Amino acid sequence: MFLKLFQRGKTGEASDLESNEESDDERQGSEKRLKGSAAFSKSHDPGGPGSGKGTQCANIVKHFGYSHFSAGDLLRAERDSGSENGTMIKNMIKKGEIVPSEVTIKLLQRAMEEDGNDKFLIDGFPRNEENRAAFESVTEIEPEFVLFFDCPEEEMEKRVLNRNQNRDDDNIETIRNRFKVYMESSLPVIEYYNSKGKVHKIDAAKPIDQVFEAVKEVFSSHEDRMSTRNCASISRSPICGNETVAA
Ligand SMILES: Nc1ncnc2c1ncn2[C@@H]1O[C@H](COP(=O)(O)OP(=O)(O)OP(=O)(O)O)[C@@H](O)[C@H]1O
Ligand SMILES: Nc1ccn([C@@H]2O[C@H](COP(=O)(O)O)[C@@H](O)[C@H]2O)c(=O)n1
Repeated sequence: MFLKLFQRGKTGEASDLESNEESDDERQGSEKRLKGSAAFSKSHDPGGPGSGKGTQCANIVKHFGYSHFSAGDLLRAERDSGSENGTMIKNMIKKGEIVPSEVTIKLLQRAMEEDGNDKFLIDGFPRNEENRAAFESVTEIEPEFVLFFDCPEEEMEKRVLNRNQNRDDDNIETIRNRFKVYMESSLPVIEYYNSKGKVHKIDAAKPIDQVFEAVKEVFSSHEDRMSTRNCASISRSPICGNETVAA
């Protein structure tokens, strides 16, 4: 089966992000190879700044009982905690640059360990190839699926500039750099997961409730697949995050 994805550019034109999507059988096989286990539930949530990732994660938490770990929120909390990395994180966020992976991964690992919930999703991670490779190597976790929030830049810019959360990076200069970093560093990670048949494109330009309808379909179909595989329990689910479960 072929999946064709589009990333809308500034003017709204679509460019190809085309790949083979694995069949269910192939996918199940690769999941089994991944951890030698029968079932996984984990999702990634990449999308451009302001595409509505955080908003939809809150809905997923309420509706599906997942825990939500936002890499950006964890970094902001670490910045404000007076830690030795605080100044570096503050400078990177202010410029819209990506914090070194070891810092972000430690924060994610700690949050995942402290959380008792077996199902979780990670928001805004991985932002680049280094994030992805380091996370997978340290945790031995790969996402079962990836939600790609597709939204034109003009719309994301408007949303961010109207967000009103007093964020250092919600200004026109930083947001333009974040778009550049996103195109250069984050899109290749989506292409990587797309080549593994893990990406679900969501039209994030629609109103919030319509976006959530599309998100719900993806999560529902994954939960159905899990239950038809007769899982005893559902594994951890970060963007990634997973522990193996008994079938
Ligand atoms: N579908 C939507 N339509 C209109 N506004 C939206 C939609 N989704 C989110 N918003 C609004 O846009 C702003 C940005 O949303 P949100 O913080 O969820 O984005 P994000 O992708 O998590 O951003 P970032 O990566 O910068 O943290 C918020 O003010 C939110 O209320
Ligand atoms: N994996 C990540 C995620 C975020 N950052 C930094 O935080 C900023 C805000 O992130 P949001 O997810 O809340 O939009 C982002 O621009 C980066 O500076 C990061 O370094 N690595």
